[in-house]
Amino acid sequence: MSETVGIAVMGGSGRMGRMLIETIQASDKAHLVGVTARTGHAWIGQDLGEAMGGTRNGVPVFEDPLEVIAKAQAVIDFTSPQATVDHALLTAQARCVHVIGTTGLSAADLEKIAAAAHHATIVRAGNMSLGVNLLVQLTRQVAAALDEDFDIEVIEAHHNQKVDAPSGTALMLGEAAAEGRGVALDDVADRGRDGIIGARETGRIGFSAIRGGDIVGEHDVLFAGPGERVVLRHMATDRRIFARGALKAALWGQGKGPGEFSMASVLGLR
Ligand SMILES: NC(=O)C1=CN([C@@H]2O[C@H](COP(=O)(O)OP(=O)(O)OC[C@H]3O[C@@H](n4cnc5c(N)ncnc54)[C@H](OP(=O)(O)O)[C@@H]3O)[C@@H](O)[C@H]2O)C=CC1
Ligand SMILES: O=C(O)C1=N[C@H](C(=O)O)C[C@H](O)C1
Repeated sequence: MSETVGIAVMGGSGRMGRMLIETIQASDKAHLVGVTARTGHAWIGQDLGEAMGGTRNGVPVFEDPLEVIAKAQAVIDFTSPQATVDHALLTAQARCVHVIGTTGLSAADLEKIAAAAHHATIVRAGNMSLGVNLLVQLTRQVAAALDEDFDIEVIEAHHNQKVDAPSGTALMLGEAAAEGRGVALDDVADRGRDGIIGARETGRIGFSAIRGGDIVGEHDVLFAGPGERVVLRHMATDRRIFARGALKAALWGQGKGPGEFSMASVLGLR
């Protein structure tokens, strides 16, 4: 046990929190030092095993993130933008690895995370799966190969509890397409269409978001050209793919210096 990496999961009761707990507990390379829950949550102060309806496992549930970060070699964080920024200040103080899966981060949030990365090893990605990170590379390549005769649209679908749009993955794909085209995404993104908006402008990158049921996460990058279409697609059917990627990132980050890294680095795709 002592040779495995001690990991804290922030927001342990969430959809991803639960997946991460399961994935870490099944790993022979990591162990769980504790999880956090939001102030007032029923799990706080309980043994995690019992809180989850099973037998005692000796893993504590903390209200104060600092308490668990102080015990951890890596922190895995799929929570909310505000919580993630707060956690980044603490992981910077603790100089530990901080794996960030949270999406919906604003430009100001990203600046604060970049500042924290002067002290902590941060791995951040809007999608931690191998498949999506491969799709990002393919999107960049296809966008570079096709000219503006091909309209680029990113279409994503998620469950009805998702709070942010476009998804973090859609934005990663949009960034990759813009990079392939040699433009800045902020200059060409169309993030919502409604009403009499006129014909599509050449060179734009459009985003559409579907929300419904229990869809785990589906992403298409459509290149619609004259007489033909190319579609790059990823379909997630199990949240474990994100948890496995996050654990991989937490292990990869051990012994690395401070800095902000992507999953492409973790997966050796760059
Ligand atoms: N990068 C990737 O590969 C993936 C990213 N995501 C992203 O991860 C995030 C979480 O998704 P998901 O698990 O579905 O969402 P959930 O809402 O199910 O989980 C979020 C958890 O974080 C908790 N939380 C929020 N704020 C705090 C806080 N201040 N302190 C402690 N806990 C807190 C919530 O508690 P409470 O319920 O009490 O509010 C909840 O338990 C989203 O941004 C999502 O887009 C999701 C999947 C994959
Ligand atoms: O909220 C989710 O569920 C997911 N969020 C990430 C995103 O915003 O892209 C990744 C995945 O698609 C699931």
